[in-house]
Amino acid sequence: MFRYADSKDKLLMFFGVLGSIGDGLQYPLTMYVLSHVINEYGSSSASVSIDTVNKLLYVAIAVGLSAFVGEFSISKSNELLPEGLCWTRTAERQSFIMRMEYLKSVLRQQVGFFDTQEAGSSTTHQVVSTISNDANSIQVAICDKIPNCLAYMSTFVFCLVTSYMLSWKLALAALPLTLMLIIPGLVFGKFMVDVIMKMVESYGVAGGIAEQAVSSIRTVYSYVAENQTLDNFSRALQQTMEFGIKQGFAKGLLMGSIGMICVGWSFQAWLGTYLVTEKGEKGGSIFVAGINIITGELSVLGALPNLTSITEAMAASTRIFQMIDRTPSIDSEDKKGKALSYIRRKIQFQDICFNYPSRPDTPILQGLNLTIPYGKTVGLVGGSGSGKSTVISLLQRFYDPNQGQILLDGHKENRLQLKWWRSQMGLVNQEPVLFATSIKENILFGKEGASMDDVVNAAKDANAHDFITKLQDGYETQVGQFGFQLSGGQKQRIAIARALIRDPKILLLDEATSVLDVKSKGIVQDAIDEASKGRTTITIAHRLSTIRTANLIVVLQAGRVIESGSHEQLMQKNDG
Ligand SMILES: Nc1ncnc2c1ncn2[C@@H]1O[C@H](COP(=O)(O)OP(=O)(O)OP(=O)(O)O)[C@@H](O)[C@H]1O
Repeated sequence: MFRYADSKDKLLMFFGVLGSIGDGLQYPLTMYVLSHVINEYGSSSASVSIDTVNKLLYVAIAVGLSAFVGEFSISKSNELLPEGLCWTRTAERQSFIMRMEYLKSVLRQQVGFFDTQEAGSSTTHQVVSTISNDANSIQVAICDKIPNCLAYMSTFVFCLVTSYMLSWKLALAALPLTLMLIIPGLVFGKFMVDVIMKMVESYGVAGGIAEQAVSSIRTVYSYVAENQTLDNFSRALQQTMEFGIKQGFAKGLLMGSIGMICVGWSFQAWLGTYLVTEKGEKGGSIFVAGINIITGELSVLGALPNLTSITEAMAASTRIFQMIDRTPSIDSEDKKGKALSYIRRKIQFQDICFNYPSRPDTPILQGLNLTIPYGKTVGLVGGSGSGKSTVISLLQRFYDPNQGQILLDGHKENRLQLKWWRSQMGLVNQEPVLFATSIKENILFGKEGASMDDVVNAAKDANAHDFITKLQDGYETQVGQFGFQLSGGQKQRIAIARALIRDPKILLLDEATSVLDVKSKGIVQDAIDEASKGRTTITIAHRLSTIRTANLIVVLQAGRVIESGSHEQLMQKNDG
């Protein structure tokens, strides 16, 4: 859990630990002083002298000061560091780095990782829940639960020590009863922790269902699937309820076991009376030793809920570190590969065989051979499921082929620096996804740090500038979640502008106009034709007519090239 604690955090935690121990020490120490006060006042011999009162006063002041020192420590830079501030500060620092490292690791995973999530779980929900809930439980554990737990444990230890100092006979005799209280507490507490962990997991499934429904709310409404969604949600919650009942049962046993305190108290009262009357022990010492034994026992029980939260936080940190330590087989952060200074020759797919990691038994590409000449437009056509989009996914290195190789200017794709390679490409999908921000930010997503002039030029090249300037807020117009506030054609043109702003050497168009009406299709197609000039372009279409102007058309069937040539050549062949 403390993997990201640097030397400053270690120093903060050191002072925090001192403060927490000091916190826990206050009560037993005060009671210890009180035992002397009671002994003095209860003494039958004489009246209490002013010297005795002064002595007790000094001890009380010393206890107060030690508590102060425990809670406030002086750091190297002479700042006064209250215990709470130490823990809060280090908790913020450590959880901040953890959140950052977690998201960084999620963003560097290969696409296949997101395909192979367990059934019923949503990756989006898992990531959001880990960043908010898991990281938060770690932060709360460090800033609150660990100091509390330390303070309780310190109270427990010092209560036992002082009670032994005051009357070792009473403390020793009470030991079996103390164990009878603590052991069931720990057992039921552990059971509760396990149940809580399972509850958290099953809440995750329910959360995933809610997240998917809300993010696809239009589909839910149009299929009148509200009840179906609620049923699924309720089924997922059902399991949580069962865990809740088990948790209640464990809690009941835990609370019930606290009844042992009454037994202990009665026993101590009987034994204490005997020790005072028969063995000459002092009343104040016996009274305070008894109270400290009970307080020590209660402190262990008080520490339990904190221990539960700490265990939860440890489980959360295991989940977070599992992701952080996950090295993807296709690593976008890997800087080892080559970044070529220019691309001027062909892209080759040589004997590619591929299946998706989530479906290892279903071959998708089966010995695909394809050559894409530099600066030309190549159209991929074929029936649904023939593997056209898969070719683009492999080119972007979302996946690696199982056999064969992809070459760029003779260099193997998997030897190229991944970020450089992907930055050479601009992709426009059938249904482009825009982010819930302004049009300007969406276009800028294509090239970090580009100027407003670049944004406007890209929008002009994509035939989008005119419609954007007619909107009330122009480039600052918010597009809504996934771009819902724009029409299909408008979204598509912004997606083209986003691809063009990075001036890609390779343009990838995956049925970019297939969902548009005739008028929008014309406008978007003009933008695409203009954008394709001088670039290697791979365009996917269902029908030959859509890619009439392509220099080369390749027909795919069941993951293989079955025909290729110009539009005329293919038309002639088909006629023949
Ligand atoms: N992420 C994935 N995980 C598992 N299988 C997938 C995945 N993506 C696609 N497939 C499967 O791979 C096959 C080829 O899909 P692909 O999207 O490449 O076809 P396509 O020719 O582009 O089809 P369409 O024209 O319908 O878009 C299909 O059978 C599809 O079910």
